[in-house]
Parts: sequence; C-alpha cells; structure tokens
Amino acid sequence: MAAPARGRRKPDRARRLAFDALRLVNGDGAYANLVLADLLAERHLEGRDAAFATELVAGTCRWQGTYDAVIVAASGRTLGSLQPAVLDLLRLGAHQVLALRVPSHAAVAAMVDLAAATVGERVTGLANAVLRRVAARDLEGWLDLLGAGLDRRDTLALRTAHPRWVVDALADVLPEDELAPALEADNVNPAVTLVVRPGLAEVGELLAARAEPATWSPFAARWTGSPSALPAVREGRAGVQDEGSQLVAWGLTRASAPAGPWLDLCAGPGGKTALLAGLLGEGDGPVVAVEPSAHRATLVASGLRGHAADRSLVLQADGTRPAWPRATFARVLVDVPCTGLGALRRRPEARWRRADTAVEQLHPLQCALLASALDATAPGGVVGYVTCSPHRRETVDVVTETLAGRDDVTVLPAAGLLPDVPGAALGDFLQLWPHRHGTDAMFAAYLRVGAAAAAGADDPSR
Ligand SMILES: C[S@@+](CC[C@H](N)C(=O)[O-])C[C@H]1O[C@@H](n2cnc3c(N)ncnc32)[C@H](O)[C@@H]1O
Repeated sequence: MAAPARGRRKPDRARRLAFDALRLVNGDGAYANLVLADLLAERHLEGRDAAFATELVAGTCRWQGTYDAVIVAASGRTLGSLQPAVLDLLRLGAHQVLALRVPSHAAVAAMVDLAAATVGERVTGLANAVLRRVAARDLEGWLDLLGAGLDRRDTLALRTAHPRWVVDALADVLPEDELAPALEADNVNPAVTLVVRPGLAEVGELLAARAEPATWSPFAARWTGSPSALPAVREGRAGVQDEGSQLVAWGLTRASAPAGPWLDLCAGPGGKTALLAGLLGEGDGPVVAVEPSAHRATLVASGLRGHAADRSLVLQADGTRPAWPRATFARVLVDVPCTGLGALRRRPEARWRRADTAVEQLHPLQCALLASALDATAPGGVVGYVTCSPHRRETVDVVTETLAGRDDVTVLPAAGLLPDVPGAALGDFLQLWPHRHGTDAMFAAYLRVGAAAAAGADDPSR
C-alpha cells in the first residue's frame, strides 16, 4: 500500500467497520446481519457510531442494484472493470450522498480517506471523481435519468432496488396497485417481535417489562432494544420470532387431529419447533425436529432448552429419507427451504444473491419434502406446508402438483383455523404480506391426510 498522502485523516470507525463488513458480504458471501453483529462486538462500537455503521451496511446492501446503476452512469465504466473493493467504497459513498443526510463534501472526503487507508492512495482520484459526479444529482434526479425509457416493472425494480425477477414474481400474485407497496415494504426494517413459549412464559410478563402488544398472534409482543435484556429471553422461556411464523405454526395446532407425536420436518434454526413444543396437547408428543445441518440442529436444541426434555427430540437427518415408519405423526410441519423472498426486509443482501434459477432448483426438493410429510402423517392427521416466500412456484404449485398424485388428502381452509386476519386468504391457503399485515410474507397450506377420519374437524377445537 502506498504511503499516506499528507493531510489524509484516519478513517472514522463507523465507515471503516461498514467497509470491512461489505467486503465480507460481497467478497466472501457472508450474511450482512451476522457479520455486522460480530464486527460491532469485536470493535466495541456503540451508540451513534454503531447505529451509523448499521445503517451504512444495511442500506448499502439493500440498495446495491440501484447504486450500481448510478455508479456505472457516473463513472462511465462497467461494474466488472472496477476493483471489487473500490466498487464497495463507491456503493458506501453513494448511500451516504443519495440516501442519508450526510453533506456530500463530508461524505466524499471521508470516503477518499477510507479509500486511501484501505485500497491505497492510487484509487483516491477515481473515488473522488466518481463520488463527486454521483453527488451532482439527488436520488430522485438519478432515478428520473436512469428510469427514462424503462417499462413499469423495470422502473419499479430501479426505484425500489429489487432484481426484475423478484418484481415479476410479486406481480404474478398481487393486484397491480399493491406491487409498489409490497416492494417498498421490503426496504423498511421490521420491528422486533417476541414470542413466548407457551407453558413457560406469558405475554403479560413481556408487557409488564414494557413490551408493546402485537397484532395477530396470541404469543407475541413487540420490543425495542436488545431482546436479551429480558429475563424470559435469556432463560429460553421466550424468543424472537416474526408474527407470521407464529401464526403458521399455531394454525397447524388448531385443526383437530388424533393425539400422538408431532414432526417438524425442516426444523432449523428452530423457532417454530420451540413454539410447537409449548403447544402440545394432552396425550401429544414428543415433537420430533428434523434438520440436516449440524449447526442448525444445535440451534434447534438450544431453542428447546426451556422445555422439559421429554417434549422433543432433535434428529440430524434428511427429511426426504424418513428414519420413521409411515403414518406415525399426528401433526407435521414442513417449513421448506425456499428463496426467502418473503423475508427480504430482514436480510439486506439477500435479494441480490439469489437468481431466479433458484426457484426451479428448489421446487423438486419442496415437493419431495411435502410428499414425505404426507407419508409420515397418521390417518386423520394434519400437515402444515409452509414457506417464507410468496412465489407461486414455491407455494400453490408445490401443493397442487404434490396432491395431484394422491386421493388421500383434503385441503383444510386456512381461514377456519386462524382468527380473522383480513386479506390473508389465498383460496383455501394463507398468504401473509409485510405491506398488508406487517409480517413476513409467509404462506401456509393445511392438509388432512386419510379418509375424512376426522371429518368435521376443520374447526379449531383446541
Ligand atoms: C425455512 S428453514 C426452516 C425454519 C424453521 N422451521 C424455523 O422456524 O426456525 C428450512 C430448513 O430446512 C432445512 N433443510 C434443507 N434441506 C432439508 C431436507 N432435505 N430435509 C429436512 N430439512 C432440510 C434447512 O437446513 C433449513 O434449516
């Protein structure tokens, strides 16, 4: 690295941390939230510096596609011709001048100092020139310029920072007038929602500790601040879980079914298993939690630590290769691996990582897991097929294709299993949305296996 030029300032700690986090995200495929938490703890950044670094990382990751279009136009270069570390510096600078209230001269100067300290003096001229050109217009000015001549969906993709295929996927399942609100909702940080483990804690305990009431789930409360400040969370009697995830797991327990063991076929990291273990009825149990990843299986076990050991069993296994006899379980949750399009607001970098090809790659596994869940279910038992994606190929298509080959399954109307959640019915299925419900975009289908053994039992009797 070249010797620092005279007059260079040492980069501030927040920007330095944000740059290092971005390099790990874009260079090494790390998850922004995890890497950020690690670096903040390691470097003891707190208060305003931590908040600024967090906004820099989350905002820059989220808006990357739009900033890249600006950088290409401002630099007259292709993305591929820019050194990856320089590109990340420019993205960070673009976020400050286009989205944050950092005066552009201060942002450009700080980024040039950071460029000198990280990549080297030789790139400071380029960083300075490009960022000055970026700062010559405000975000609206760039969007108008770059959006000229684009069709409506490309314009939305640019204005809300989504890949076009995600815009198309949402357009396929939403009314036209909800497309922009749905995309915009992905750019708003979700509130922290807590969940109590039934039998171990009650929502009243959280409210007494100044949590706020939540909207849909009887197990939920909203929280600002660090969840670990609450004894119930520290002791494993409560956790952090989106309300949509709580609702889809709860729905499975609301249809009547024979007593018996339950199965959570795709359990890691275990939020829904922990809720299910608290909802076991008289004569039910244990909940068998299946997860192929060793690390995630450990997380499932950790989430269950508050419950008595005989309520659950964690198996590190592949759910498509059953280690149990057919027709064993009274209730089966199958929360399949998916593109995660329903949780983009939580994972700032995720939308730029997945290509549309992921949908077709996941589809056979999703069908195989649902088939395995149905085979594992005892006559009269219930399966809850769940995804954290609203993409039709991961939701309705998986259910209809899998059921097409079977005459032993009845769809239970989801609306009958959950208290009224307006705008959540998708035919007989459930589809939640961030812009409608403030939850992740969870999908659920509830399916009864076997002859109408438990006929008339579609009503919530528990
Ligand atoms: C959407 S996540 C489940 C989230 C979980 N239900 C919760 O609430 O915490 C999907 C999980 O399925 C797991 N998985 C992937 N392939 C699997 C397979 N063949 N059998 C079972 N689980 C699988 C993934 O490792 C991942 O942990």
